[in-house]
Amino acid sequence: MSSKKQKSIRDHKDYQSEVERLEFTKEYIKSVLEMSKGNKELFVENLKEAFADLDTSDSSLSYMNLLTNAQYLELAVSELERLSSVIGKPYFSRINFTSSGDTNEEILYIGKASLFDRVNQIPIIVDWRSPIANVYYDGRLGNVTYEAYGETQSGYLSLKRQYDIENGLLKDIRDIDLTTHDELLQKSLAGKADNRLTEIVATIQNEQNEVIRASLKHPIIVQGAAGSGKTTIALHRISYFLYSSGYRFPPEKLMILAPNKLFIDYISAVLPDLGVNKIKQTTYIEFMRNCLGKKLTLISPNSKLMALINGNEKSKMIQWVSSYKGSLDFKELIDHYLKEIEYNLAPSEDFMIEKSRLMRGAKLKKLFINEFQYLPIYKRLDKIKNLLANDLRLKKLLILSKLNSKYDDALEKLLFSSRPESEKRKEKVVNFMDSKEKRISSVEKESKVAIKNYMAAFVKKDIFTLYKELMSSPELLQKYSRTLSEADSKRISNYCQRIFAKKALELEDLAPLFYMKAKLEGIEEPYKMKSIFIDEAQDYSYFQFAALKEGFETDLFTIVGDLAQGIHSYRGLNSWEPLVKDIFPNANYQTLQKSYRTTVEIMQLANEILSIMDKDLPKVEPVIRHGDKPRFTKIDPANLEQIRAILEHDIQLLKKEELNSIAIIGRTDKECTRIHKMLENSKLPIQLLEEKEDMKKGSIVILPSYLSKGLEFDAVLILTLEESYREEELDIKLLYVAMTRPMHRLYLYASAPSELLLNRVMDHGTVHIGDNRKYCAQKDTTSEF
Ligand SMILES: Nc1ncnc2c1ncn2[C@@H]1O[C@H](COP(=O)(O)OP(=O)(O)OP(=O)(O)O)[C@@H](O)[C@H]1O
Repeated sequence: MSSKKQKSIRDHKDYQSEVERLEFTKEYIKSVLEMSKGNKELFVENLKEAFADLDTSDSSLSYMNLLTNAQYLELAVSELERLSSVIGKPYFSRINFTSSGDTNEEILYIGKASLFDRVNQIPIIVDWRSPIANVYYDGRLGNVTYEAYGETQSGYLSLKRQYDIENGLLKDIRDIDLTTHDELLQKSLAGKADNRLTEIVATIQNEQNEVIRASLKHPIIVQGAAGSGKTTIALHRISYFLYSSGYRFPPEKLMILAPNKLFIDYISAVLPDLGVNKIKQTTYIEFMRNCLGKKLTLISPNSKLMALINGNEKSKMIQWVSSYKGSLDFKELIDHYLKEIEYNLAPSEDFMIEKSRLMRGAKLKKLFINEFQYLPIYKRLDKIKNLLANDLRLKKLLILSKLNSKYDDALEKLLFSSRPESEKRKEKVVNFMDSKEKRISSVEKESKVAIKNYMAAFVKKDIFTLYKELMSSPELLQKYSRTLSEADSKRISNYCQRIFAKKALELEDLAPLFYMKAKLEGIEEPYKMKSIFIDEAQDYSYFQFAALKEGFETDLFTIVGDLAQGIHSYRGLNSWEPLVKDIFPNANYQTLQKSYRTTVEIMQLANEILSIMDKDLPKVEPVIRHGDKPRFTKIDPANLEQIRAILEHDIQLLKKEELNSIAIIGRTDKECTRIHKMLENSKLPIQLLEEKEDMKKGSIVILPSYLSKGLEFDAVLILTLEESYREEELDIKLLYVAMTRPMHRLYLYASAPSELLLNRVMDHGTVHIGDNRKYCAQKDTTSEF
């Protein structure tokens, strides 16, 4: 820190008291940590004793003792972890607040974990997720309100103060008014990307705060521009959720669905910081693979995307079928199919034992269709089976006793009505006894197999078999659909048959399979999530959302995405409206138009590229942070050596500026392989990134545009060797995604500006033309436009 700044912080009127407060807080944390360590040791000892007691006696008291000590130990450990992680920076801000009707001004320090005075319970640090902390994010100085436990509280906010604390030392104090509000944000945005997302609790903006704290009892759908903080705030919302509603269910019941493994790696570092590391983090495909419980061979969605990028007749077909399979029309078709399966499985025969009817078929049918409707269809059969078993157990005795008394009565009548010595009478009695024995034995015998025999009529077909039967048959498709023409049905079934012949499925088949599993078998408990967070939601189809909602039987979804980055929009999602209208009618819908990632200059170019597309997409507003204009350098694709020299030179300069996280983005996998080959012998630490890989620290990564989605780098170099971007929606979106990845620098390389669609925006002066003469000893390829 400069001496000028040192001086200015010491000049602050409260400097001394703030330093003392910080020292007091650190000391207090240390004493609590000491106590927790002591507690931990004590509980470990107690646990050992409780275990020993269990060996000698199995009284429930020693078992309770064991459980209690295990719980205390867990609490002590989590307290230790929580406080150890914040001791270097116990809080980041402070508010002075006077509740309405009160004269006492409260001074509240806000941090990532709460801490209370053990004696008087006065807060020493208030958690950023607590209701009162909302005032810091939401309120201007003056009269403010906040919600706590369903009630609106009001008061007067007289001070908002931010701190820079590093390694336990106070580095800066800023009192927030309208003019200084942005300083901390600017400082944090000017930082460097480290291939990892970070927490932003100190600088959450008002519009973001609204998303984080939006009602947890309702779904929320957020359309947010590139870099508007969607991923970051989705993670902060999880943290808020666990703090405010965590008692409702354990973190294992919360799930983040991320687009790929790379992305999970990218977000994973921030999760412990936010105290949410125990939640399930997975990709849609991985989740489905586990939940559907079968080894699935999937046609790679990326190879499909590649086929679409390369665009030919086949790709039109792929696009059409994918979009149909993601539609709510297709869901309706599956619903009709399931209805028929349900009706075919509904019992209609009477349940009989010997000659007695135990339950009418009509009654069983009613139970199956109406009463047990809340259960998945196959589970209803299990229920019917149990019901019949119970009924049989009770009624069997009744049948037997009825039989006994019927024969006994008849025998008695016979004995009274005829002469004892008559041969005929003797014969009749013997026949009676025989018949009685036969019928009783028949009841006994039949009751052993009656249920098995009755249930044998209901075959629970495997969902994969059912699905394949449906999709391979144009007749069935036609039968259950209201919208498909005969020709369409044929096209779909031909397409599916080709895939099934390879013993494979495609991503679009997972939603209907999951949906059918939910309706027929039910989703098993370990996979039944209670709250779901979906990032890059623009890449999901309507059917995917509907299937997830019905399968989990909850609408507690946090859905964040950006239609402008919808490179998988062929699957169906082109607007949020049907999602809100037809699938999540209770949802709150919010938009975030401000972008925090990149500079004004880079965002301006990205916006212009986006507007080439004839779509009504809102312009992104960058947070005012200036940087270099994006730079275009003309290259000669025939001269790979020269291109390598240019890239090496630029990367060295970026590194000198400590812009260390650098990506080279190519249009497709193929183009990236070419780039990698070209740079193979370079001295730079190059990594050709694959979807399942982690980014190696310090390496320059080469990755295709579609894979860069969601990620962020200090600098991005977009390079075209053999593949140019065409003026089509998919290519424009891919280019837009790539252009919105850098925080600080964007360099573009191509044989001509038109290869990167820059010819369409060149006149606007948003791109700086790089001088590449210095690299061109043999050939002059200076760019001129
Ligand atoms: N309030 C904030 N304070 C500081 N940094 C912020 C804030 N909001 C967002 N950022 C930063 O902006 C960058 C972009 O955030 P994030 O990746 O969450 O955006 P996104 O909307 O998911 O982007 P994209 O759709 O392009 O993937 C991150 O570096 C994040 O830390």
